[in-house]
Amino acid sequence: MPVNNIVPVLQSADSLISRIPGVIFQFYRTHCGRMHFPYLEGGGEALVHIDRQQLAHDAGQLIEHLTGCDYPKIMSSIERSARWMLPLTTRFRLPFPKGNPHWIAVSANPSPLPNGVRWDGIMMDISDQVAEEERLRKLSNTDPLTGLPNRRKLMMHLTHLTSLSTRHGTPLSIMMVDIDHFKQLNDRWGHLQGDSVLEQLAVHTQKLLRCEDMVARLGGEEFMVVLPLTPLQQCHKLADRLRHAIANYDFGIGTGNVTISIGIAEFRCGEPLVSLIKRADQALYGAKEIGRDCVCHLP
Ligand SMILES: Nc1nc2c(ncn2[C@@H]2O[C@H](COP(=O)(O)OP(=O)(O)OP(=O)(O)O)[C@@H](O)[C@H]2O)c(=O)[nH]1
Repeated sequence: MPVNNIVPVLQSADSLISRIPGVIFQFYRTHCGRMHFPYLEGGGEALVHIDRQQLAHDAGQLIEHLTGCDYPKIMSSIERSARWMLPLTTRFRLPFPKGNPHWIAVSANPSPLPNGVRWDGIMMDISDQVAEEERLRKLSNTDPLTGLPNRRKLMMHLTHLTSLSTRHGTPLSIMMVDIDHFKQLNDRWGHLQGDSVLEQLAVHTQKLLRCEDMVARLGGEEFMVVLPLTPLQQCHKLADRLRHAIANYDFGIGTGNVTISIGIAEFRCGEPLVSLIKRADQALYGAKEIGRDCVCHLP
């Protein structure tokens, strides 16, 4: 109903619904598992391509063809909502004829019916929001200068790996890597050249490793390398190779002007993460003490 004479107001709910950037729906699932959308109306780009007539008759096929793990995820959300009469809140990727799938958010309230459950709800295309979340997640996990994982990401990764190692008894080693006399390097060649050394060191170190290994920047001129399924002896060999490679690499200031010291440690089944890091840190301190450009581990 018009509220004033200046703003044109849509005359009916139907014309309003066709213009909203999403769909409102009723979804019905019988006790024997048949699923369909008796009502599905609205707009929005991603949902333009769905076959509404087909969904009115049978929604099972569309749900079964969802990408990756979305099918089991959405089915368990439906199951949980039906069993406990809780709101259905989930998101899934809807295949799109051109380009990447679109992310769709679903929010619906269940009502019990004699032969099944009916949900009344909305679906919205949230692809832009998901892309923004992904961008922010990357940003919060990445060191901006080198593009390497930062300390935050490293700690999450290490927590996961140490729990796997404890559970399966598999080896895991780490290297604490520190550039020698980096302050002098900055003073002599300038801060920008110092930055460039950090960037090149990141690239070079990654090239020497397997894809399941991780190099992270802890801050300043300090890095950590994480080597899953690697015992200390193998880690030592790799650390030596890395140390040699860096000492013989020309970072744009002549070879031999950048060297690194490395402290290594192997995870002891069940020990706290901090104690593993502390041992590698103490070993690095030892490497600095005995003259730098070397690899050390605690006895
Ligand atoms: N160019 C550049 N320098 C940095 C960055 N972060 C930290 N630094 C510098 O790295 C230097 C680290 O100096 P120190 O901690 O004294 O260590 P060092 O000179 O490498 O000496 P040792 O570790 O004992 O061999 C400091 O001068 C910091 O200003 C960065 O992102 N870029």
